[in-house]
Amino acid sequence: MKRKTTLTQYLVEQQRKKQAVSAEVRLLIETVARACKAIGHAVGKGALGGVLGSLETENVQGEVQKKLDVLSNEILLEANEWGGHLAAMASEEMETIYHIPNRYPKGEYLLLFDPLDGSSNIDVNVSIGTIFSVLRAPHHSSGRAVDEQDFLQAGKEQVAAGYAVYGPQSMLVLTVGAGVVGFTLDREMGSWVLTHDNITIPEQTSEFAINMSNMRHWETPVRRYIDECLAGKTGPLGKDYNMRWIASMVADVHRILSRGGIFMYPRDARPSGRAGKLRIMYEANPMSFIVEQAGGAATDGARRILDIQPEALHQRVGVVLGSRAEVERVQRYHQDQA
Ligand SMILES: O=P(O)(O)OC[C@H]1O[C@](O)(COP(=O)(O)O)[C@@H](O)[C@@H]1O
Ligand SMILES: [Mg+2]
Ligand SMILES: [Mg+2]
Repeated sequence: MKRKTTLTQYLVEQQRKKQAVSAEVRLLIETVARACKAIGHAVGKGALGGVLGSLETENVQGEVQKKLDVLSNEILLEANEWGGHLAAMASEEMETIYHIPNRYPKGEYLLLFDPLDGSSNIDVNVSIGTIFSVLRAPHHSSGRAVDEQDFLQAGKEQVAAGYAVYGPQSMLVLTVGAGVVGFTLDREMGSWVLTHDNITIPEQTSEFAINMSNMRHWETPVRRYIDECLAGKTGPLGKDYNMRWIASMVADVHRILSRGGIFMYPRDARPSGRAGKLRIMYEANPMSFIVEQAGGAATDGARRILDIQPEALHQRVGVVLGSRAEVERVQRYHQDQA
């Protein structure tokens, strides 16, 4: 019988044989993965665990917080603060950065996360997830602690990124900059087992994902592309397209990593949509890193997402990612328009 490779074994191999991760990053990813296991466990309890429903609070972006948003955030903070690998953390659910308390040793990395992605799907038992990103903490010779500015690094500086999706199976998808791999949670053993050892996104697709209810607000290049998809075989793209929209970015991106496709949450003409909906530091950057490592592409229309210099921790951005040929087409339509 073939022996199973666990997340730990995979990371040890990346560290020892390929020098793709440092010991600190390996331990950091293992800690995040343990936290994702705990979040997945809470998700799985649903109404039985009293974790469904909303709180009275709003996060920094003015969104009503679900109980699971807050619980997941706490699980990630608690799991990672004492490990000694981090200088600080930042989360979609917290206004500013989280310094590692003085009672714990500090490390050289920054961890950023969307603790619970797909909040609108929590209470209806549809796949949701956790997204994370790892950056290096700049070294300050003065010895001063890191600040918010230190987090504002372009996505191409990421050391690792990943997501967990809590669906019919819990899966962890990871890149340390050497391709993309996927682990499935063995619920009996409690370990993440390597099940997808080289995830690649087909270059072409005939499946798109976009929230069509926003159509009247879209900019011309997006409208042109979707019109052409809808025109099908007899239209300019010469094939029939299918549409999917789960409304959990993790689940939509996971489908694209599994069988190709294009995912779009573009900026649009609404005052609230001008900068896009998704957040660059917690959603767009880690997902773009994963998608590029799997052979796909990611753009905001004008620029490669990983090249964008962020200016604020909670900055939003338009997102078009997935199968390379389709993403490049959408990018071309934006250039034609410029
Ligand atoms: O409800 P909409 O407008 O279709 O938005 C769906 C998008 O919003 C998100 O849920 C935003 O993430 P959060 O749930 O972490 O706020 C994405 O996962 C998803 O792609
Ligand atoms: Mg999210
Ligand atoms: Mg979230």
